[in-house]
Amino acid sequence: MNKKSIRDIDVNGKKVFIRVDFNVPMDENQNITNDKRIRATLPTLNYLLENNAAIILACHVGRPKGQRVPELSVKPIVARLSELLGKEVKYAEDCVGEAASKAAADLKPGEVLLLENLRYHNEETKNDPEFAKQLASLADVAVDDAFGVSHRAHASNAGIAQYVEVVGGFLIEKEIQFIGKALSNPERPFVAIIGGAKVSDKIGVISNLLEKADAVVIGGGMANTFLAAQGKGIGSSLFEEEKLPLAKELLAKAEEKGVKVFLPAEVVVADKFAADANHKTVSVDEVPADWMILDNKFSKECQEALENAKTIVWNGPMGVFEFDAFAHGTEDIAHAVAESTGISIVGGGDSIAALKKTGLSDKITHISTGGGATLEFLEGKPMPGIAAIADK
Ligand SMILES: Nc1ncnc2c1ncn2[C@@H]1O[C@H](COP(=O)(O)OP(=O)(O)O)[C@@H](O)[C@H]1O
Ligand SMILES: O=C(OP(=O)(O)O)[C@H](O)COP(=O)(O)O
Repeated sequence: MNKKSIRDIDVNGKKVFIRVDFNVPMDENQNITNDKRIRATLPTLNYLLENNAAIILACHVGRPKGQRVPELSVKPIVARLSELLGKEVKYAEDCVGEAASKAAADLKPGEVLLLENLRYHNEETKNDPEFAKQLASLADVAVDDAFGVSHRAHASNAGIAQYVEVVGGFLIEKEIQFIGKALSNPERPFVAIIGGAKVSDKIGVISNLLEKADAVVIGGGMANTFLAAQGKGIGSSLFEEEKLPLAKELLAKAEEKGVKVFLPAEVVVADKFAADANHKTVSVDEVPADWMILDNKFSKECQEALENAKTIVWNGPMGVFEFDAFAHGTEDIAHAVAESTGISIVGGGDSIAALKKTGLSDKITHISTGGGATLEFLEGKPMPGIAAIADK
């Protein structure tokens, strides 16, 4: 990477602001269900501690949209990070203002501080210059190690570079190197799998995937809008009506380009969104009007396409895997990906958790901390979080 990294700067005795992606999945009691995104930053954090830096960490959890939503506090992360580092992690109840500046000023070399959720302030996602300046003022240097948000132009990973030099951490460096190498000229057949719930966020990348991939598997919440575009009834399933025309366009584009699109052959429908919902498996043409699709089953042809692929990129679970009854579609796809002999990249906070549940993580070539970020990296467009890192 032709970007400056923490190896290129002197951090001894300095206060170092680090943007990390600690947006980890949590259950309803705020227990962290997968801590891979925290563990993945340990090489950077340990290096900085060994080199006598004072570490000020900033991250987001979920999308609180400027509100102090207690369920989206970083507090559970403070405790987990402290266990992982084997030392106290201090906590500031806000990421800007007096609480943050006092905690940062008091911080000594070798100490670690985690600031409260950046997205408790709308200024973060709006990339507000004044907010970015306040974050920058907490430290002497800034590090970006948040690959999972590098497709966002937010104050903490983009705007901040106007006020302090930003260098890359070891995680972002590793992600860019691996994904860049694997996906710049992917070995074929190249199959992309896209699922999950962030439909309006991620549907746009499918257009580009159709330019690059030999086949695209569409599942999870994402599939419903496509099934509706094919004129099928989807009951009360998660669905983005305003994306219907785009889904139709994408299906037409796939046909024109000769790219195979695999949509679910059968679906598991439920009478409510709950672990104990009544459920049954039906054909995609027989979804009852007031039931919702919570899991997908794909054809044998789709499984074989995955097993024969030489490159696979996967973001987004195929169903609501958090509930055991709706985890089978994700498990089946995970098995097919694990059977393939080429390169496989699986990314995204929930996708990592889903994969871990299947016990197949060690059969995947690269588990990325970024889901949407990996997909946008594949598009080849400049990414704001990476562009903000100083050139060498
Ligand atoms: N059919 C569906 N209906 C509603 N939610 C779904 C469906 N399929 C998958 N999901 C949800 O998608 C979420 C993950 O989506 P997303 O955030 O896009 O993935 P990632 O974090 O891996 O990038 C999971 O919490 C899962 O329960
Ligand atoms: O979880 C994340 O992305 P992902 O769901 O694509 O893996 C990142 O933390 C980015 O979060 P955002 O999509 O709310 O900006």
